[in-house]
Amino acid sequence: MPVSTRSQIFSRLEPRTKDQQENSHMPLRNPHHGLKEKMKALTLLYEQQKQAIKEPRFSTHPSVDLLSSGNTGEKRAKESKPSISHVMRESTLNSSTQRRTYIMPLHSMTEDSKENAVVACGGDRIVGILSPRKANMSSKVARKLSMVSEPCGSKKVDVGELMTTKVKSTMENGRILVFVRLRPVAKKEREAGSRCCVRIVNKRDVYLTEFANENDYLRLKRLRGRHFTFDASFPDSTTQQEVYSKTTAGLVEAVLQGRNGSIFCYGATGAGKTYTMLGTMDNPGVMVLAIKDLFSKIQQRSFDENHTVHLSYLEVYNETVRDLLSPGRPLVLREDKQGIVAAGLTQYRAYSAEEVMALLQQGNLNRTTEPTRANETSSRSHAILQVVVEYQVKGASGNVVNRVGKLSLVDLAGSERAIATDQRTLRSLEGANINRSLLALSSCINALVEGKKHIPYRNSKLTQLLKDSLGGACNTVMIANISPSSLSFGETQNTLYWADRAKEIRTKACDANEETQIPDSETDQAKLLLELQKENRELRMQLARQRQKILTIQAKSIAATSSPTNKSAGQPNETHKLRSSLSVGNCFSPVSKTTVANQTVKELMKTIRSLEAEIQRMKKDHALQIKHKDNFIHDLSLRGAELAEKRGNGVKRNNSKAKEPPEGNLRSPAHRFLSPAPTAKKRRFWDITTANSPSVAPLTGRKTRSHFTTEPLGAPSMLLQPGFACHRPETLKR
Ligand SMILES: Nc1ncnc2c1ncn2[C@@H]1O[C@H](COP(=O)(O)OP(=O)(O)OP(=O)(O)O)[C@@H](O)[C@H]1O
Repeated sequence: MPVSTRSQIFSRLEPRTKDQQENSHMPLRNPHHGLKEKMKALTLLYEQQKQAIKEPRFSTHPSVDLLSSGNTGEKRAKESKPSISHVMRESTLNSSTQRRTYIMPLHSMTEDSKENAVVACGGDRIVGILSPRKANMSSKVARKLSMVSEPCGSKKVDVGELMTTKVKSTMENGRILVFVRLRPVAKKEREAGSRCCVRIVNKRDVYLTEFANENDYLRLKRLRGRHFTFDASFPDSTTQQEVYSKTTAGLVEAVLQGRNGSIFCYGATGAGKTYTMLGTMDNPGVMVLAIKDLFSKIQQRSFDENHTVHLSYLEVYNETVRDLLSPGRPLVLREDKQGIVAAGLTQYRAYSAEEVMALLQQGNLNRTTEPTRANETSSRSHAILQVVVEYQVKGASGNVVNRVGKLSLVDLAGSERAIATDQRTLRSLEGANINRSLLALSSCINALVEGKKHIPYRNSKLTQLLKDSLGGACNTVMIANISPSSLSFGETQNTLYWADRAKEIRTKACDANEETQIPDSETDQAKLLLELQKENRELRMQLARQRQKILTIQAKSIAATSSPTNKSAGQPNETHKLRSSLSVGNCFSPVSKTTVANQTVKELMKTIRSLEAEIQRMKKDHALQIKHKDNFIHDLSLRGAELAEKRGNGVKRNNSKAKEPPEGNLRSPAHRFLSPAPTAKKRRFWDITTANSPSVAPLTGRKTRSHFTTEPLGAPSMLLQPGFACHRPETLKR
């Protein structure tokens, strides 16, 4: 018995319509006919849904387009602005050739499943998430920027124009401006079969796609997306001039207004940092363009053409600072009132942009670059070019204003994995140091974002040098360089993560003359109030510390002035005066008090020394005089004895008359004492022997020849004269 199908049964049971009766001659309907209709209806529904997807609220993740369509993807993505509240789905039936992508609302999934779950739905799977948590964490400003982007279908806004106003306002807010630059795919990467994993939309949004690892069978078809928003993002076709005018031109303007500006490139090795900063001869980079712009503007604005431009160029290599313009010994970093400075760094005065170019070229020749596996001309050091500008302008009221501004341009070494460069070589040591300093940089960024009190700038030389740029009074711009290659996905993700985080750093970029602006919103006002209170507290503490120091100095000076040494100086009145004036504390300022005390002490010491010297001199003089007198007495007694002897022998007197000494010789001791008037011969002898005379030597040179001649009692004793002993009578010799 033939088994009737359901449709046959259906046709038998249901009453036929007129049409059906007319067509009753037709054979029975295909048993699959109903299914086909249903399929048709479903296709229709699907088409409708497809139409709905084309509307702006529902769009595809631009990164998915990358898989199949290289350059056309951006255009398509431009047309369709992705909504962050939807999750993509993609047909993976034959992913290599055929792909359908559509969106399902995000709220239908749990938070975990958004990132991890692979939801089977017919033949389709969820392959990517349009709004990763990171995107939600982006700063308020970033969100504001996203909100101002033109709604689809509305009048197109010029991004450049929008940027200029945004950049200006952001700089005024003191937030770090963060830009992203994508470099073209390198030949090597193409040959290695890498795919493009970055898509830039609206010159601001960056979409990053993670491709599954070919060997990871569990997640073979799985893709993940990341979305970031920056102040501007530059696709690979962007020119150097475009990058300069959107990132650095504003900074140069700020420097000419008398502020400090800083720009640094951050990214993985080979991502295009040096290309952006230095560029090539045909395509000069930001450094070169900024210098040219600076010189041309300064010449236009300078009041008296008496402007100065000073330049320094240094590198941080393996945690040592080196001067690139005059290489030599490593430099030491010191902190002074101007901030962190490299002691002994050459400051060149440049007169033209061409001169700066030449200096830059010379400096770059001295910079440490080595070929690595990732980059043939890899910079192994962080390079910092600093330009200090000083010029005068005429103010609105006709008065001349002096303006000083500093521009720092930093080309960082690339963050890298050891395997990406070389292992077990000097390169790995360099890499470790580069990574360490970049890690220190990320710690500082984290601390600044979290508003911590202590920012660990001292962890590396790089962060010490960037202290001003990150947390000081400075307008700062960061360019994150990324590679489009899927082989560098990890590095690119890392770079974008830190760039996203850096957006939240606020610097204290303001003029010294600028007054605190009162914000409009109550929350900001409350914040400002708290900040000011905190600052006030810190200032009070500083004041208390200073007072304490002054008191200590006062105590020390009092102790010094009342020491026994000073008392012996014999100036009690002055000491007393000083002490009383110090204790009163009204007469002098703290500084003058200590100065006066120190001066008095010094003077007293000086007096003591001179008095002591005088005493010594007098002692010696005394000793000499006593010696002379002794000699004279001795001589006198000898002569007395001689005379007595002569008187005793009266007969002999006349006979011995012929033996008396001749006229002019020492006739009597009294005569010699009162009138030493030595003979010319004698004078000549003393003249000659002054320097070597045994009687002069013990006087330690203090007595000169003139001293002897003018001193009446200082006449040389006859006992000291040579040959005197010969005249001594025999009786005395005994
Ligand atoms: N926007 C770009 N357009 C054309 N070529 C680029 C661009 N960016 C980078 N390149 C090229 O990519 C290569 C690597 O770039 P670069 O040396 O600037 O990388 P890097 O980030 O400075 O690397 P490292 O940190 O190792 O020094 C260079 O050959 C450079 O010419």
